[in-house]
Amino acid sequence: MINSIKELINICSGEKRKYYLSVICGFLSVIFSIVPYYCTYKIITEFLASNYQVGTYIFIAVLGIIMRFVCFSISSYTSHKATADLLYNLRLDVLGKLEKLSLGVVMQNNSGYYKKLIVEDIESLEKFLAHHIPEVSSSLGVPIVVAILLFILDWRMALATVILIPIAYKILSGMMQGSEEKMENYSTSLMNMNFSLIEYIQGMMVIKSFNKTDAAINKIDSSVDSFKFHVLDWYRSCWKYMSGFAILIKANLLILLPVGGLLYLYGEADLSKVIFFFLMSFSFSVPLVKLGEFTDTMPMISQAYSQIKEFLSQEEFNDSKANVKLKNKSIEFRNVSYSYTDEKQVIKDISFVANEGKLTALVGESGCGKSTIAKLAARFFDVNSGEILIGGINIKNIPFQQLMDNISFVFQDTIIFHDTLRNNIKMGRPDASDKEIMRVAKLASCTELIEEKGLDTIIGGTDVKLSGGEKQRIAIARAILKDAPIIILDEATASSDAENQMEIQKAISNLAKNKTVLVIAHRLSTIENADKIIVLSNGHIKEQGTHSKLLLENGLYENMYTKYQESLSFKIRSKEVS
Ligand SMILES: Nc1ncnc2c1ncn2[C@@H]1O[C@H](COP(=O)(O)OP(=O)(O)OP(=O)(O)O)[C@@H](O)[C@H]1O
Repeated sequence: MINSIKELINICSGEKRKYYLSVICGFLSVIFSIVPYYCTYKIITEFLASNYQVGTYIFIAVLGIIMRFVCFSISSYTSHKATADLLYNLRLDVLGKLEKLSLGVVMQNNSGYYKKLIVEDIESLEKFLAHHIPEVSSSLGVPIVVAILLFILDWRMALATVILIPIAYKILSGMMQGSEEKMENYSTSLMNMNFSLIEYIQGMMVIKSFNKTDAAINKIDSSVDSFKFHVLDWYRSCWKYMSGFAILIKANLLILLPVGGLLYLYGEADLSKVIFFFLMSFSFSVPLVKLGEFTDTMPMISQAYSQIKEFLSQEEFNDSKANVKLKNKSIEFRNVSYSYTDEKQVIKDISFVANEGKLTALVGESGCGKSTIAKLAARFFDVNSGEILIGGINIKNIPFQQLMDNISFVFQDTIIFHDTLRNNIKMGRPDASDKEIMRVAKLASCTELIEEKGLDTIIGGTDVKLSGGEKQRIAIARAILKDAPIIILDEATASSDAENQMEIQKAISNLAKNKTVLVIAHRLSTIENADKIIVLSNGHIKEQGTHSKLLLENGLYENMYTKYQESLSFKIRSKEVS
Protein backbone atom coordinates (compact mmCIF):
# COMPACT_ATOMS: atom_id res chain seq x y z
CA MET A 1 0.00 0.00 0.00
CA ILE A 2 2.91 2.34 0.78
CA ASN A 3 4.07 1.88 -2.82
CA SER A 4 0.62 2.78 -4.14
CA ILE A 5 0.63 5.93 -2.00
CA LYS A 6 4.05 6.89 -3.40
CA GLU A 7 2.91 6.26 -6.97
CA LEU A 8 -0.31 8.19 -6.42
CA ILE A 9 1.71 11.11 -5.08
CA ASN A 10 3.91 10.81 -8.16
CA ILE A 11 1.00 11.22 -10.54
CA CYS A 12 0.34 14.60 -8.90
CA SER A 13 3.64 15.97 -10.18
CA GLY A 14 1.91 17.46 -13.24
CA GLU A 15 -0.18 19.67 -10.92
CA LYS A 16 2.35 20.02 -8.11
CA ARG A 17 2.04 23.80 -7.70
CA LYS A 18 -1.67 23.52 -7.02
CA TYR A 19 -1.11 20.66 -4.59
CA TYR A 20 1.64 22.57 -2.75
CA LEU A 21 -0.69 25.55 -2.40
CA SER A 22 -3.46 23.24 -1.24
CA VAL A 23 -1.23 21.55 1.37
CA ILE A 24 0.14 24.87 2.68
CA CYS A 25 -3.36 26.36 2.96
CA GLY A 26 -4.63 23.13 4.53
CA PHE A 27 -1.84 23.30 7.09
CA LEU A 28 -2.54 26.98 7.82
CA SER A 29 -6.25 26.29 8.18
CA VAL A 30 -5.55 23.72 10.91
CA ILE A 31 -3.10 26.09 12.62
CA PHE A 32 -5.76 28.83 12.54
CA SER A 33 -8.24 26.35 14.01
CA ILE A 34 -6.01 26.16 17.12
CA VAL A 35 -6.00 29.96 17.56
CA PRO A 36 -9.44 30.16 19.30
CA TYR A 37 -8.28 27.48 21.79
CA TYR A 38 -5.14 29.46 22.55
CA CYS A 39 -7.16 32.67 22.94
CA THR A 40 -9.56 30.90 25.30
CA TYR A 41 -6.54 29.84 27.37
CA LYS A 42 -5.29 33.44 27.45
CA ILE A 43 -8.74 34.79 28.36
CA ILE A 44 -9.02 32.30 31.27
CA THR A 45 -5.51 33.26 32.42
CA GLU A 46 -6.51 36.95 32.37
CA PHE A 47 -9.77 36.24 34.21
CA LEU A 48 -7.89 34.28 36.89
CA ALA A 49 -5.64 37.32 37.33
CA SER A 50 -8.85 39.46 37.63
CA ASN A 51 -8.01 41.24 34.41
CA TYR A 52 -11.05 41.63 32.18
CA GLN A 53 -9.38 43.45 29.26
CA VAL A 54 -9.72 40.53 26.85
CA GLY A 55 -11.08 42.29 23.72
CA THR A 56 -7.86 41.68 21.77
CA TYR A 57 -8.04 37.94 22.39
CA ILE A 58 -11.66 37.82 21.29
CA PHE A 59 -10.70 39.72 18.12
CA ILE A 60 -7.78 37.32 17.41
CA ALA A 61 -10.04 34.32 18.02
CA VAL A 62 -12.62 35.62 15.50
CA LEU A 63 -9.83 36.43 13.04
CA GLY A 64 -8.51 32.88 13.50
CA ILE A 65 -11.94 31.45 12.65
CA ILE A 66 -12.22 33.64 9.52
CA MET A 67 -8.67 32.81 8.38
CA ARG A 68 -9.30 29.15 8.96
CA PHE A 69 -12.35 29.34 6.67
CA VAL A 70 -10.43 31.29 3.97
CA CYS A 71 -7.43 28.91 4.01
CA PHE A 72 -9.64 25.83 4.02
CA SER A 73 -11.60 27.17 1.02
CA ILE A 74 -8.42 27.87 -0.98
CA SER A 75 -6.96 24.47 -0.06
CA SER A 76 -10.13 22.65 -1.01
CA TYR A 77 -10.65 24.58 -4.28
CA THR A 78 -7.06 24.13 -5.53
CA SER A 79 -6.90 20.42 -4.69
CA HIS A 80 -10.27 19.80 -6.39
CA LYS A 81 -9.25 21.79 -9.46
CA ALA A 82 -5.92 19.95 -9.74
CA THR A 83 -7.67 16.61 -9.20
CA ALA A 84 -10.33 17.27 -11.84
CA ASP A 85 -7.54 17.97 -14.37
CA LEU A 86 -5.58 14.87 -13.33
CA LEU A 87 -8.60 12.58 -13.51
CA TYR A 88 -9.52 14.02 -16.90
CA ASN A 89 -6.02 13.24 -18.18
CA LEU A 90 -6.05 9.79 -16.61
CA ARG A 91 -9.32 8.99 -18.41
CA LEU A 92 -7.76 10.19 -21.65
CA ASP A 93 -4.74 7.94 -20.94
CA VAL A 94 -7.03 4.94 -20.49
CA LEU A 95 -8.92 5.75 -23.69
CA GLY A 96 -5.61 6.33 -25.52
CA LYS A 97 -4.36 2.99 -24.26
CA LEU A 98 -7.51 1.29 -25.55
CA GLU A 99 -6.54 2.51 -29.01
CA LYS A 100 -3.00 1.18 -28.67
CA LEU A 101 -4.00 -2.30 -27.56
CA SER A 102 -4.86 -5.00 -30.04
CA LEU A 103 -8.56 -5.75 -30.31
CA GLY A 104 -7.86 -9.22 -28.92
CA VAL A 105 -6.56 -7.77 -25.63
CA VAL A 106 -9.42 -5.26 -25.41
CA MET A 107 -12.03 -7.96 -25.97
CA GLN A 108 -10.68 -10.12 -23.15
CA ASN A 109 -12.62 -7.96 -20.69
CA ASN A 110 -16.34 -7.26 -20.59
CA SER A 111 -18.12 -3.90 -20.62
CA GLY A 112 -18.54 -4.05 -16.81
CA TYR A 113 -14.74 -4.08 -16.45
CA TYR A 114 -14.32 -1.00 -18.65
CA LYS A 115 -17.14 0.89 -16.96
CA LYS A 116 -15.62 0.18 -13.56
CA LEU A 117 -12.14 1.14 -14.76
CA ILE A 118 -13.08 4.40 -16.47
CA VAL A 119 -15.85 5.53 -14.11
CA GLU A 120 -15.55 4.05 -10.60
CA ASP A 121 -11.82 3.26 -10.31
CA ILE A 122 -10.70 6.63 -11.62
CA GLU A 123 -13.36 8.44 -9.59
CA SER A 124 -12.24 6.70 -6.40
CA LEU A 125 -8.83 8.38 -6.74
CA GLU A 126 -10.63 11.69 -6.23
CA LYS A 127 -10.87 10.99 -2.50
CA PHE A 128 -7.12 10.53 -2.21
CA LEU A 129 -6.07 13.33 -4.52
CA ALA A 130 -8.58 16.01 -3.57
CA HIS A 131 -9.05 15.22 0.13
CA HIS A 132 -6.37 12.97 1.57
CA ILE A 133 -3.35 14.81 0.17
CA PRO A 134 -4.16 18.27 1.65
CA GLU A 135 -6.04 17.03 4.71
CA VAL A 136 -3.67 14.24 5.69
CA SER A 137 -0.54 16.30 5.23
CA SER A 138 -1.99 19.07 7.38
CA SER A 139 -3.39 16.49 9.81
CA LEU A 140 0.09 15.03 10.12
CA GLY A 141 1.86 18.36 10.37
CA VAL A 142 -0.34 20.01 12.98
CA PRO A 143 -0.12 17.35 15.73
CA ILE A 144 3.66 17.39 15.32
CA VAL A 145 3.83 21.18 15.71
CA VAL A 146 1.37 21.13 18.63
CA ALA A 147 3.22 18.23 20.31
CA ILE A 148 6.51 20.17 20.15
CA LEU A 149 4.77 23.21 21.68
CA LEU A 150 3.26 21.08 24.46
CA PHE A 151 6.59 19.41 25.24
CA ILE A 152 8.22 22.85 25.52
CA LEU A 153 5.49 23.99 27.94
CA ASP A 154 5.45 20.87 30.15
CA TRP A 155 6.89 17.50 29.11
CA ARG A 156 4.87 15.55 31.71
CA MET A 157 1.46 16.75 30.57
CA ALA A 158 2.65 16.55 26.93
CA LEU A 159 3.57 12.90 27.42
CA ALA A 160 0.16 12.23 28.99
CA THR A 161 -1.47 13.87 25.92
CA VAL A 162 0.35 11.80 23.30
CA ILE A 163 1.01 8.47 25.03
CA LEU A 164 -2.07 6.69 23.64
CA ILE A 165 -1.44 7.72 20.02
CA PRO A 166 1.05 4.98 19.05
CA ILE A 167 -1.17 2.34 20.69
CA ALA A 168 -4.21 3.69 18.75
CA TYR A 169 -2.33 3.47 15.43
CA LYS A 170 -1.01 0.00 16.23
CA ILE A 171 -4.63 -1.13 16.68
CA LEU A 172 -5.67 0.59 13.44
CA SER A 173 -2.92 -1.12 11.44
CA GLY A 174 -4.52 -4.51 12.30
CA MET A 175 -7.18 -3.54 9.75
CA MET A 176 -4.71 -4.11 6.92
CA GLN A 177 -4.44 -7.85 7.58
CA GLY A 178 -6.23 -9.69 4.78
CA SER A 179 -7.27 -6.38 3.21
CA GLU A 180 -5.85 -7.31 -0.22
CA GLU A 181 -8.09 -10.34 -0.65
CA LYS A 182 -11.11 -8.41 0.58
CA MET A 183 -10.39 -5.57 -1.83
CA GLU A 184 -10.01 -7.99 -4.71
CA ASN A 185 -13.41 -9.52 -3.90
CA TYR A 186 -14.90 -6.04 -3.61
CA SER A 187 -13.46 -5.03 -6.98
CA THR A 188 -14.61 -8.21 -8.77
CA SER A 189 -18.12 -7.96 -7.32
CA LEU A 190 -18.35 -4.30 -8.42
CA MET A 191 -17.28 -5.29 -11.95
CA ASN A 192 -19.83 -8.15 -12.03
CA MET A 193 -22.60 -5.87 -10.82
CA ASN A 194 -21.79 -3.33 -13.54
CA PHE A 195 -21.68 -6.05 -16.18
CA SER A 196 -24.97 -7.66 -15.20
CA LEU A 197 -26.70 -4.24 -15.26
CA ILE A 198 -25.27 -3.40 -18.70
CA GLU A 199 -26.11 -6.87 -20.00
CA TYR A 200 -29.69 -6.52 -18.70
CA ILE A 201 -30.24 -3.16 -20.39
CA GLN A 202 -28.61 -4.24 -23.67
CA GLY A 203 -30.44 -7.56 -23.78
CA MET A 204 -33.79 -6.30 -22.50
CA MET A 205 -35.56 -7.10 -25.78
CA VAL A 206 -34.44 -10.73 -25.76
CA ILE A 207 -35.11 -11.08 -22.03
CA LYS A 208 -38.67 -9.77 -22.41
CA SER A 209 -39.40 -11.80 -25.55
CA PHE A 210 -38.34 -14.99 -23.76
CA ASN A 211 -40.24 -13.93 -20.66
CA LYS A 212 -37.03 -14.16 -18.63
CA THR A 213 -37.40 -10.86 -16.76
CA ASP A 214 -37.54 -12.59 -13.36
CA ALA A 215 -34.43 -14.66 -14.08
CA ALA A 216 -32.54 -11.57 -15.34
CA ILE A 217 -33.63 -9.52 -12.32
CA ASN A 218 -32.55 -12.37 -10.03
CA LYS A 219 -29.13 -12.36 -11.69
CA ILE A 220 -28.77 -8.60 -11.10
CA ASP A 221 -30.15 -9.04 -7.62
CA SER A 222 -27.52 -11.63 -6.76
CA SER A 223 -24.71 -9.48 -8.21
CA VAL A 224 -25.93 -6.45 -6.19
CA ASP A 225 -26.22 -8.70 -3.15
CA SER A 226 -22.69 -9.99 -3.65
CA PHE A 227 -21.41 -6.41 -3.94
CA LYS A 228 -23.26 -5.45 -0.76
CA PHE A 229 -21.80 -8.51 0.98
CA HIS A 230 -18.22 -7.61 0.07
CA VAL A 231 -18.65 -3.93 1.04
CA LEU A 232 -20.10 -4.97 4.41
CA ASP A 233 -17.46 -7.68 4.77
CA TRP A 234 -14.80 -5.00 4.55
CA TYR A 235 -16.52 -2.68 7.00
CA ARG A 236 -17.28 -5.63 9.32
CA SER A 237 -13.59 -6.44 9.45
CA CYS A 238 -12.78 -2.73 10.02
CA TRP A 239 -15.23 -1.72 12.71
CA LYS A 240 -13.42 -3.22 15.73
CA TYR A 241 -10.12 -1.59 14.73
CA MET A 242 -11.85 1.69 13.87
CA SER A 243 -13.76 1.71 17.17
CA GLY A 244 -10.63 0.86 19.18
CA PHE A 245 -8.77 3.63 17.37
CA ALA A 246 -11.56 6.21 17.83
CA ILE A 247 -11.85 5.45 21.56
CA LEU A 248 -8.11 5.57 22.27
CA ILE A 249 -7.36 8.64 20.16
CA LYS A 250 -9.87 10.67 22.21
CA ALA A 251 -9.06 9.06 25.55
CA ASN A 252 -5.95 11.18 26.21
CA LEU A 253 -8.03 13.35 28.55
CA LEU A 254 -8.43 10.35 30.88
CA ILE A 255 -4.67 10.29 31.42
CA LEU A 256 -4.16 14.03 31.21
CA LEU A 257 -6.86 14.74 33.83
CA PRO A 258 -5.14 12.96 36.80
CA VAL A 259 -1.63 13.99 35.65
CA GLY A 260 -2.63 17.66 35.27
CA GLY A 261 -4.64 17.54 38.53
CA LEU A 262 -1.69 16.12 40.49
CA LEU A 263 0.78 18.61 39.01
CA TYR A 264 -1.59 21.48 39.95
CA LEU A 265 -2.13 20.10 43.47
CA TYR A 266 1.63 19.79 44.05
CA GLY A 267 2.21 23.29 42.65
CA GLU A 268 4.17 22.00 39.65
CA ALA A 269 1.86 23.67 37.12
CA ASP A 270 -0.49 26.66 37.31
CA LEU A 271 -4.21 26.34 36.59
CA SER A 272 -4.15 28.21 33.27
CA LYS A 273 -1.49 25.85 31.89
CA VAL A 274 -3.47 22.79 32.98
CA ILE A 275 -6.61 24.22 31.31
CA PHE A 276 -4.59 24.95 28.16
CA PHE A 277 -3.47 21.31 27.97
CA PHE A 278 -7.08 20.15 28.45
CA LEU A 279 -8.21 22.39 25.58
CA MET A 280 -5.35 21.29 23.33
CA SER A 281 -6.11 17.65 23.96
CA PHE A 282 -9.45 18.20 22.15
CA SER A 283 -7.96 20.01 19.17
CA PHE A 284 -5.15 17.47 19.01
CA SER A 285 -7.46 14.52 18.37
CA VAL A 286 -9.38 16.06 15.43
CA PRO A 287 -6.59 15.78 12.79
CA LEU A 288 -5.61 12.38 14.14
CA VAL A 289 -9.15 11.07 13.57
CA LYS A 290 -8.84 12.33 9.97
CA LEU A 291 -5.69 10.23 9.60
CA GLY A 292 -7.70 7.24 10.80
CA GLU A 293 -10.37 7.81 8.13
CA PHE A 294 -7.60 7.86 5.55
CA THR A 295 -6.42 4.41 6.67
CA ASP A 296 -9.93 3.03 6.33
CA THR A 297 -10.47 4.07 2.68
CA MET A 298 -6.90 3.69 1.45
CA PRO A 299 -7.09 -0.07 0.62
CA MET A 300 -10.04 0.59 -1.75
CA ILE A 301 -8.21 3.47 -3.42
CA SER A 302 -5.01 1.45 -3.64
CA GLN A 303 -6.89 -1.49 -5.24
CA ALA A 304 -8.54 0.84 -7.78
CA TYR A 305 -5.20 2.40 -8.63
CA SER A 306 -3.50 -0.97 -9.10
CA GLN A 307 -6.26 -1.93 -11.57
CA ILE A 308 -5.72 1.28 -13.56
CA LYS A 309 -1.95 0.72 -13.47
CA GLU A 310 -2.29 -2.88 -14.59
CA PHE A 311 -4.45 -1.81 -17.52
CA LEU A 312 -2.07 1.00 -18.53
CA SER A 313 0.98 -1.27 -18.34
CA GLN A 314 -0.35 -3.82 -20.84
CA GLU A 315 1.83 -4.50 -23.84
CA GLU A 316 0.91 -2.18 -26.66
CA PHE A 317 0.18 -3.12 -30.18
CA ASN A 318 3.53 -3.27 -32.01
CA ASP A 319 3.11 -0.68 -34.75
CA SER A 320 5.60 0.34 -37.45
CA LYS A 321 6.13 4.05 -37.99
CA ALA A 322 7.11 4.69 -41.61
CA ASN A 323 4.69 3.94 -44.45
CA VAL A 324 5.76 1.11 -46.74
CA LYS A 325 5.29 0.57 -50.46
CA LEU A 326 2.80 -2.19 -51.22
CA LYS A 327 3.47 -4.07 -54.47
CA ASN A 328 -0.25 -4.67 -55.05
CA LYS A 329 -3.44 -5.04 -53.05
CA SER A 330 -3.51 -8.81 -52.64
CA ILE A 331 -3.91 -10.59 -49.28
CA GLU A 332 -1.85 -13.69 -48.62
CA PHE A 333 -2.08 -16.06 -45.64
CA ARG A 334 1.09 -18.17 -45.20
CA ASN A 335 0.80 -21.10 -42.77
CA VAL A 336 -1.27 -19.02 -40.35
CA SER A 337 -2.39 -20.47 -37.01
CA TYR A 338 -4.33 -18.67 -34.32
CA SER A 339 -6.05 -19.36 -31.01
CA TYR A 340 -7.99 -16.96 -28.79
CA THR A 341 -7.28 -19.06 -25.72
CA ASP A 342 -4.86 -21.81 -24.78
CA GLU A 343 -7.58 -24.44 -24.93
CA LYS A 344 -8.55 -24.35 -28.60
CA GLN A 345 -6.72 -23.60 -31.83
CA VAL A 346 -9.21 -21.85 -34.09
CA ILE A 347 -7.13 -21.40 -37.26
CA LYS A 348 -4.77 -24.22 -38.19
CA ASP A 349 -1.92 -23.77 -40.63
CA ILE A 350 -3.92 -21.91 -43.28
CA SER A 351 -2.44 -20.71 -46.59
CA PHE A 352 -4.29 -18.95 -49.41
CA VAL A 353 -4.10 -15.85 -51.61
CA ALA A 354 -6.92 -13.35 -52.21
CA ASN A 355 -5.75 -11.78 -55.47
CA GLU A 356 -5.85 -8.08 -56.26
CA GLY A 357 -9.13 -6.92 -57.77
CA LYS A 358 -10.72 -10.34 -57.30
CA LEU A 359 -13.49 -11.65 -55.09
CA THR A 360 -12.46 -14.36 -52.65
CA ALA A 361 -15.15 -16.00 -50.55
CA LEU A 362 -14.81 -17.83 -47.24
CA VAL A 363 -17.41 -20.52 -46.62
CA GLY A 364 -17.80 -23.29 -44.06
CA GLU A 365 -19.86 -24.44 -41.11
CA SER A 366 -20.63 -22.09 -38.24
CA GLY A 367 -17.59 -21.66 -35.96
CA CYS A 368 -15.08 -22.94 -38.53
CA GLY A 369 -13.10 -19.67 -38.27
CA LYS A 370 -14.33 -17.42 -41.13
CA SER A 371 -14.73 -14.24 -39.06
CA THR A 372 -11.43 -14.92 -37.32
CA ILE A 373 -9.64 -15.05 -40.70
CA ALA A 374 -11.28 -11.75 -41.69
CA LYS A 375 -10.21 -10.11 -38.41
CA LEU A 376 -6.68 -11.49 -38.69
CA ALA A 377 -6.39 -10.00 -42.18
CA ALA A 378 -7.22 -6.54 -40.75
CA ARG A 379 -4.75 -7.16 -37.86
CA PHE A 380 -7.41 -6.92 -35.19
CA PHE A 381 -5.42 -9.79 -33.65
CA ASP A 382 -1.85 -10.92 -34.28
CA VAL A 383 -1.28 -14.45 -35.60
CA ASN A 384 0.34 -17.04 -33.31
CA SER A 385 2.44 -18.43 -36.16
CA GLY A 386 2.80 -17.96 -39.89
CA GLU A 387 2.35 -14.58 -41.57
CA ILE A 388 -0.19 -12.47 -43.38
CA LEU A 389 1.01 -10.31 -46.27
CA ILE A 390 -0.68 -7.45 -48.04
CA GLY A 391 0.95 -6.38 -51.27
CA GLY A 392 3.85 -8.72 -50.41
CA ILE A 393 4.56 -7.06 -47.02
CA ASN A 394 3.92 -8.70 -43.65
CA ILE A 395 1.06 -6.71 -42.10
CA LYS A 396 3.08 -6.39 -38.87
CA ASN A 397 5.47 -4.18 -40.84
CA ILE A 398 2.73 -1.98 -42.27
CA PRO A 399 1.80 0.95 -39.98
CA PHE A 400 -1.70 0.28 -38.62
CA GLN A 401 -2.96 3.61 -39.99
CA GLN A 402 -1.70 2.71 -43.49
CA LEU A 403 -3.26 -0.74 -43.16
CA MET A 404 -6.61 0.78 -42.19
CA ASP A 405 -6.37 3.26 -45.08
CA ASN A 406 -6.15 0.26 -47.39
CA ILE A 407 -8.97 -1.77 -45.87
CA SER A 408 -12.71 -1.19 -45.46
CA PHE A 409 -14.32 -3.61 -43.05
CA VAL A 410 -18.10 -4.00 -43.19
CA PHE A 411 -18.79 -5.60 -39.81
CA GLN A 412 -21.32 -8.26 -38.90
CA ASP A 413 -22.86 -5.97 -36.26
CA THR A 414 -23.18 -2.58 -37.88
CA ILE A 415 -22.34 0.22 -35.49
CA ILE A 416 -24.27 3.45 -35.89
CA PHE A 417 -23.00 6.34 -33.81
CA HIS A 418 -25.24 8.80 -31.99
CA ASP A 419 -24.66 11.56 -34.50
CA THR A 420 -26.15 13.00 -37.71
CA LEU A 421 -26.70 10.82 -40.77
CA ARG A 422 -24.09 13.01 -42.50
CA ASN A 423 -21.40 12.40 -39.87
CA ASN A 424 -22.17 8.69 -39.73
CA ILE A 425 -21.44 8.41 -43.46
CA LYS A 426 -18.57 10.94 -43.35
CA MET A 427 -16.63 8.66 -41.01
CA GLY A 428 -15.43 7.06 -44.23
CA ARG A 429 -13.79 10.36 -45.26
CA PRO A 430 -14.18 13.33 -42.91
CA ASP A 431 -13.54 15.97 -45.60
CA ALA A 432 -16.25 14.68 -47.97
CA SER A 433 -18.75 17.23 -49.31
CA ASP A 434 -22.54 16.75 -49.20
CA LYS A 435 -22.43 16.13 -52.96
CA GLU A 436 -20.05 13.24 -52.48
CA ILE A 437 -22.13 11.92 -49.59
CA MET A 438 -25.21 11.90 -51.83
CA ARG A 439 -23.24 10.12 -54.59
CA VAL A 440 -22.17 7.27 -52.29
CA ALA A 441 -25.60 7.22 -50.68
CA LYS A 442 -27.04 6.52 -54.14
CA LEU A 443 -24.54 3.71 -54.75
CA ALA A 444 -25.37 2.24 -51.33
CA SER A 445 -29.16 2.51 -51.94
CA CYS A 446 -29.54 5.07 -49.12
CA THR A 447 -30.95 7.98 -51.18
CA GLU A 448 -34.55 7.36 -50.14
CA LEU A 449 -33.58 7.18 -46.49
CA ILE A 450 -31.62 10.45 -46.67
CA GLU A 451 -34.33 12.25 -48.62
CA GLU A 452 -36.90 11.15 -46.09
CA LYS A 453 -34.92 12.02 -42.94
CA GLY A 454 -32.36 14.63 -44.04
CA LEU A 455 -28.60 14.55 -43.54
CA ASP A 456 -28.86 16.55 -40.30
CA THR A 457 -31.09 14.05 -38.53
CA ILE A 458 -29.50 12.56 -35.45
CA ILE A 459 -29.60 8.79 -35.57
CA GLY A 460 -28.64 6.07 -33.08
CA GLY A 461 -28.99 6.26 -29.28
CA THR A 462 -32.48 7.27 -28.24
CA ASP A 463 -33.04 9.36 -31.38
CA VAL A 464 -34.22 8.13 -34.81
CA LYS A 465 -33.95 4.34 -34.98
CA LEU A 466 -32.96 2.61 -38.21
CA SER A 467 -33.76 -0.90 -39.40
CA GLY A 468 -30.98 -3.51 -39.60
CA GLY A 469 -30.91 -3.19 -43.42
CA GLU A 470 -30.77 0.64 -43.28
CA LYS A 471 -27.86 0.47 -40.86
CA GLN A 472 -25.99 -1.94 -43.12
CA ARG A 473 -26.51 0.30 -46.15
CA ILE A 474 -25.14 3.28 -44.20
CA ALA A 475 -22.11 1.16 -43.27
CA ILE A 476 -21.65 0.32 -46.95
CA ALA A 477 -21.99 4.01 -47.92
CA ARG A 478 -19.23 4.77 -45.39
CA ALA A 479 -17.05 2.10 -46.97
CA ILE A 480 -17.72 3.33 -50.54
CA LEU A 481 -16.79 6.87 -49.45
CA LYS A 482 -13.56 5.61 -47.89
CA ASP A 483 -12.72 4.00 -51.23
CA ALA A 484 -10.14 1.60 -49.78
CA PRO A 485 -8.68 -0.90 -52.30
CA ILE A 486 -9.41 -3.90 -50.05
CA ILE A 487 -12.89 -4.75 -48.81
CA ILE A 488 -13.57 -7.25 -46.06
CA LEU A 489 -17.22 -8.13 -45.73
CA ASP A 490 -18.20 -10.02 -42.61
CA GLU A 491 -21.67 -11.48 -43.12
CA ALA A 492 -22.99 -8.14 -44.32
CA THR A 493 -26.20 -9.68 -45.61
CA ALA A 494 -26.98 -11.85 -42.59
CA SER A 495 -29.86 -9.93 -41.03
CA SER A 496 -32.09 -8.68 -43.79
CA ASP A 497 -35.32 -9.52 -45.59
CA ALA A 498 -35.61 -10.30 -49.33
CA GLU A 499 -36.12 -6.69 -50.51
CA ASN A 500 -33.38 -5.38 -48.27
CA GLN A 501 -31.08 -8.17 -49.37
CA MET A 502 -31.50 -7.08 -52.98
CA GLU A 503 -30.72 -3.48 -52.05
CA ILE A 504 -27.73 -4.52 -49.97
CA GLN A 505 -26.46 -6.85 -52.70
CA LYS A 506 -26.67 -3.96 -55.16
CA ALA A 507 -24.78 -1.72 -52.71
CA ILE A 508 -22.11 -4.36 -52.17
CA SER A 509 -21.61 -4.78 -55.93
CA ASN A 510 -20.98 -1.03 -56.15
CA LEU A 511 -18.63 -1.16 -53.19
CA ALA A 512 -16.70 -4.16 -54.52
CA LYS A 513 -16.13 -2.90 -58.07
CA ASN A 514 -12.42 -3.25 -58.98
CA LYS A 515 -11.43 -4.03 -55.38
CA THR A 516 -9.79 -6.95 -53.64
CA VAL A 517 -12.75 -8.45 -51.79
CA LEU A 518 -12.65 -11.02 -49.00
CA VAL A 519 -16.23 -11.99 -48.22
CA ILE A 520 -17.73 -14.28 -45.61
CA ALA A 521 -20.85 -15.74 -47.13
CA HIS A 522 -23.66 -17.89 -45.85
CA ARG A 523 -25.84 -17.65 -48.94
CA LEU A 524 -23.83 -19.67 -51.41
CA SER A 525 -25.89 -18.18 -54.27
CA THR A 526 -24.20 -14.80 -53.71
CA ILE A 527 -20.70 -16.14 -54.34
CA GLU A 528 -21.26 -18.42 -57.34
CA ASN A 529 -19.31 -15.92 -59.44
CA ALA A 530 -16.48 -15.50 -56.94
CA ASP A 531 -12.98 -15.79 -58.38
CA LYS A 532 -12.00 -18.09 -55.55
CA ILE A 533 -13.95 -19.92 -52.87
CA ILE A 534 -12.06 -21.09 -49.77
CA VAL A 535 -13.88 -23.96 -48.06
CA LEU A 536 -13.10 -24.22 -44.36
CA SER A 537 -13.83 -26.88 -41.81
CA ASN A 538 -12.80 -26.77 -38.16
CA GLY A 539 -10.06 -24.21 -38.80
CA HIS A 540 -8.54 -26.03 -41.79
CA ILE A 541 -8.81 -25.26 -45.50
CA LYS A 542 -10.45 -28.31 -47.05
CA GLU A 543 -10.83 -27.11 -50.64
CA GLN A 544 -10.30 -24.00 -52.74
CA GLY A 545 -11.21 -23.04 -56.31
CA THR A 546 -14.06 -21.62 -58.38
CA HIS A 547 -17.69 -22.63 -57.91
CA SER A 548 -17.72 -24.89 -61.00
CA LYS A 549 -14.36 -26.51 -60.16
CA LEU A 550 -15.42 -27.23 -56.59
CA LEU A 551 -18.74 -28.74 -57.72
CA LEU A 552 -16.83 -31.14 -59.97
CA GLU A 553 -14.66 -32.25 -57.04
CA ASN A 554 -17.72 -33.73 -55.33
CA GLY A 555 -16.23 -32.81 -51.95
CA LEU A 556 -17.31 -30.68 -49.00
CA TYR A 557 -18.37 -27.68 -51.11
CA GLU A 558 -20.51 -29.81 -53.40
CA ASN A 559 -22.16 -31.29 -50.32
CA MET A 560 -22.77 -27.83 -48.80
CA TYR A 561 -24.13 -26.53 -52.10
CA THR A 562 -26.53 -29.45 -52.51
CA LYS A 563 -27.82 -28.90 -48.97
CA TYR A 564 -28.13 -25.18 -49.65
CA GLN A 565 -30.17 -25.85 -52.80
CA GLU A 566 -32.38 -28.25 -50.85
CA SER A 567 -32.95 -25.63 -48.20
CA LEU A 568 -33.97 -23.12 -50.90
CA SER A 569 -36.45 -25.50 -52.50
CA PHE A 570 -37.75 -26.33 -49.01
CA LYS A 571 -38.36 -22.62 -48.44
CA ILE A 572 -40.14 -22.34 -51.78
CA ARG A 573 -42.32 -25.40 -51.00
CA SER A 574 -43.17 -23.99 -47.56
CA LYS A 575 -44.29 -20.77 -49.22
CA GLU A 576 -46.43 -22.69 -51.72
CA VAL A 577 -48.16 -24.60 -48.89
CA SER A 578 -48.91 -21.47 -46.96
N1 LIG B 1 -13.22 -13.46 -28.88
C1 LIG B 1 -13.19 -14.81 -28.87
N2 LIG B 1 -12.65 -15.44 -27.80
C2 LIG B 1 -12.60 -16.78 -27.76
N3 LIG B 1 -13.07 -17.59 -28.73
C3 LIG B 1 -13.63 -17.02 -29.81
C4 LIG B 1 -13.72 -15.60 -29.94
N4 LIG B 1 -14.33 -15.31 -31.12
C5 LIG B 1 -14.60 -16.50 -31.72
N5 LIG B 1 -14.18 -17.51 -30.92
C6 LIG B 1 -14.25 -18.95 -31.24
O1 LIG B 1 -13.49 -19.18 -32.40
C7 LIG B 1 -14.14 -20.12 -33.24
C8 LIG B 1 -14.29 -19.50 -34.63
O2 LIG B 1 -15.15 -18.40 -34.54
P1 LIG B 1 -15.52 -17.51 -35.82
O3 LIG B 1 -16.39 -16.40 -35.36
O4 LIG B 1 -14.29 -17.18 -36.53
O5 LIG B 1 -16.35 -18.56 -36.67
P2 LIG B 1 -17.25 -18.30 -37.97
O6 LIG B 1 -16.88 -19.36 -38.92
O7 LIG B 1 -17.15 -16.90 -38.42
O8 LIG B 1 -18.68 -18.58 -37.33
P3 LIG B 1 -20.10 -18.03 -37.83
O9 LIG B 1 -20.28 -18.47 -39.23
O10 LIG B 1 -21.05 -18.72 -36.91
O11 LIG B 1 -20.05 -16.56 -37.63
C9 LIG B 1 -15.45 -20.48 -32.57
O12 LIG B 1 -15.27 -21.69 -31.88
C10 LIG B 1 -15.67 -19.36 -31.58
O13 LIG B 1 -16.33 -19.82 -30.43
